[in-house]
Amino acid sequence: MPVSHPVLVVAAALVDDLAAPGALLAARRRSPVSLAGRWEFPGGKVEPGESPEDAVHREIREELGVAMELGDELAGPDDGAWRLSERYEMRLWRARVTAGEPRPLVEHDELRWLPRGQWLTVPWLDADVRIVEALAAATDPAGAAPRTS
Ligand SMILES: Nc1nc2c([nH]c(=O)n2[C@H]2C[C@H](O)[C@@H](COP(=O)(O)OP(=O)(O)OP(=O)(O)O)O2)c(=O)[nH]1
Repeated sequence: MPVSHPVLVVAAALVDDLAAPGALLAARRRSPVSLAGRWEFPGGKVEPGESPEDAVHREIREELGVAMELGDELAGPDDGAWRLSERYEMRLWRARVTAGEPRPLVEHDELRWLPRGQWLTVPWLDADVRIVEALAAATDPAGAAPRTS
């Protein structure tokens, strides 16, 4: 059997300020049961015929009800992407809300703006931990500071 290419997931690292990120938006999944209660970057799968950039705008509009502008991509080690599992890989862009207030409309039951220095204080999906660490390190080493308690 040929090895199938992983499914591409696109997501946004929404920050309050693209030039000097302080707060990062984390979203808590409500489903499936295996992932419920864990935190992630809002986003989802690219649909056939859709560009990754169009897909991330669509997913954020559907999931959070806001418009956004994309900043730089946080390139991962797997041909520029982040391998999440055997099945999925993800591309992630820094982004900023340009219209609306994010609300957990579909996939999530809670949203939280994590202040800089506290980006790792929620239980992210396993595959996301190294990505949050890389985002924090690329943004400002203070963002990766561990819990002090
Ligand atoms: N959106 C998103 N998915 C992630 C992240 N980290 C991670 O492992 N995943 C996994 C969880 C899912 O198994 C997989 C696909 O994401 P998804 O379920 O959000 O995609 P989707 O909204 O298009 O899903 P669906 O409703 O079509 O089923 O990627 C992340 O930070 N954001």
